[in-house]
Amino acid sequence: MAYKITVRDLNLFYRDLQALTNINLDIEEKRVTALIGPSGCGKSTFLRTLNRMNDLIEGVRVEGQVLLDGQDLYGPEVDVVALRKRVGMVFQRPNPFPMTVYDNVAYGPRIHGQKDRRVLDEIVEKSLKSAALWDEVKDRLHKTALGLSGGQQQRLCIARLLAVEPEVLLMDEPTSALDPISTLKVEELIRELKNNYTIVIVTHNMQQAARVSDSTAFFLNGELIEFGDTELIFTSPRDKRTEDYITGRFG
Ligand SMILES: Nc1ncnc2c1ncn2[C@@H]1O[C@H](COP(=O)(O)OP(=O)(O)OP(=O)(O)O)[C@@H](O)[C@H]1O
Repeated sequence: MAYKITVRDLNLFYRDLQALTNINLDIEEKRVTALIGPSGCGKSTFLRTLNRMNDLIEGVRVEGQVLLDGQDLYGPEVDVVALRKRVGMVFQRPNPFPMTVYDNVAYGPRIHGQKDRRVLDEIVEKSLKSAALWDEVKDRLHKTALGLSGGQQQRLCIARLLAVEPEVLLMDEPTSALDPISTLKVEELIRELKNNYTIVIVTHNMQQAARVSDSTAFFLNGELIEFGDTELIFTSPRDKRTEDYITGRFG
C-alpha cells in the first residue's frame, strides 16, 4: 500500500492551548480519508497541518513530522507556495472569485505563468469536465461565477484547484452549505476524483463519511482515537468512544 502522507508524533499548539496531541496517521494514495469527531476536536486543525494553512494563524506551534512522499512539509527548505499547489484546499462555503467562470479556473495557471490562450482554454475545459461542471457552464464561461448555484460554485472551486494539477485535495466540510442534491453531486465527484487524487475530507455527516471514504479517522479532544477501514469503523469500532460517537450518543 502506498502512503501519500505520513504523520508522525504531531502536536499542535495555539499559544497555550494544545489542539492536537501525538497524532500518528498514514494516508493512502488515491483513496478518500474522512476525518470525523465532535465540534472542536481538532479535525480542521489537523487538515490544515497537511498544507501548512495553520502557518497563517498567529501563535501556532507545530511539533513532529508530516511527510508528503517522504519529504517533511515542515522542513526549512520547503516552498510553501509550491506545497499549496500540490496540496490544495476546498472550504465549507464556496468562495469563487468575483470574476467569470473561465477566469476563476484560469487564475491559478495564469499566476504560475501560463499565458497561451489555447493552452488555457484546454486547461479550463479539462478542469471543468473533471469537476463534473462543464455541461452546466460551457455556455456561460464568460459570465460571472457569482451567478452559479451554491453547488455549482463549490464544483467550480474544485475545478479551480484541479487546474493547477494538485496531488492531494483537502476538503473542509465541502457540502455543509449545500442542499441535498448538490451534496450528492459533490459526493459523486469525490468518488470520481479519487481515481486520480488523494483526498482528505472533514465531515460532520456520518452517512457522508460512510458513503465517500475508504478510511476514517475519529478524533476526540485533539487525539486520534481510532483509524482504519471505513466499513470496519462503522460496523465494528474497537474503541467504545468511537462507537458512542457513530451511534449518536454524543457530539
Ligand atoms: N485560530 C485559532 N486560534 C485559537 N484556537 C483555535 C483556533 N482554531 C481552532 N482553535 C481551537 O482548537 C481546537 C480545535 O478546533 P478545530 O476547529 O480544529 O476543531 P474541529 O474539530 O474542526 O471543529 P468543528 O467541527 O467545530 O469545525 C478548539 O478548541 C478550537 O477552539
